[in-house]
Amino acid sequence: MKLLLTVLRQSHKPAVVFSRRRRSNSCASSGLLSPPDELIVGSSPQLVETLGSQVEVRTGFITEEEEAALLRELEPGLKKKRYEFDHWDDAIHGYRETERVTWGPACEAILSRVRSVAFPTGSPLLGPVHVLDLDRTGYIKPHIDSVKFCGNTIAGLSLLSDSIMRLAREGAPAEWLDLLLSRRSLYILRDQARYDFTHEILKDEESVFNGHRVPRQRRISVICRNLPI
Ligand SMILES: O=C(O)CCC(=O)C(=O)O
Ligand SMILES: [Fe+2]
Ligand SMILES: [Mn+2]
Repeated sequence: MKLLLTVLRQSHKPAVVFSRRRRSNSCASSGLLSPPDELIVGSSPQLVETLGSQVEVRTGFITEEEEAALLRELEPGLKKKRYEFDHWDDAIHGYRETERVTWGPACEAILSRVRSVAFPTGSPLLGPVHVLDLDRTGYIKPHIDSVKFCGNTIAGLSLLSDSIMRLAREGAPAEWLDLLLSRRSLYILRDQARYDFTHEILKDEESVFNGHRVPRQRRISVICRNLPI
């Protein structure tokens, strides 16, 4: 399982030091974007506009009770594992992870809601749901999920913490988008946003969204993917 999860990611070294990036011309004024403007900012209004249709952030997608139900089901298994910090070449630092195929009824209902909003009906899905537990000091480096194992859509629930997901165009990281992933939100990356842009989860020290500090706590993500066609 570990091996499979490792090949799901193709790690890329960050091409720039993000804190040195100019971040002044952020935010789009268009009311046509699918995510509310304040959840997504980018290096240019054009990029926010063009990529906006392929990136969704739905705040409050699950309730506190649903978050608690997911945690009750996931915590016992996660607690048996140790966070991994020491592999310098991993895409993820300070994490433990698992996969789950069968869920109790409450969680299954949540996941079927995720699937129904994220994937077209009939799209073949990756059976196991991926669960990633990031320590408070953990973070995910820029990478693109394996095109061999995953299809055009990635949908993830964020539990326990707010965080910032940064997308950067592969080979041209001056073109970037930041997504504010609030606790209990759902994000969806599709098509270009999934294939042509790296994604990452910022570490606590760098977790600033549009000038606002977003403290990073321990964060668990529950990620559904479809299969390549
Ligand atoms: O934690 C997340 O929401 C994203 C995880 C991720 O990028 C991955 O496992 O490939
Ligand atoms: Fe990923
Ligand atoms: Mn490793």
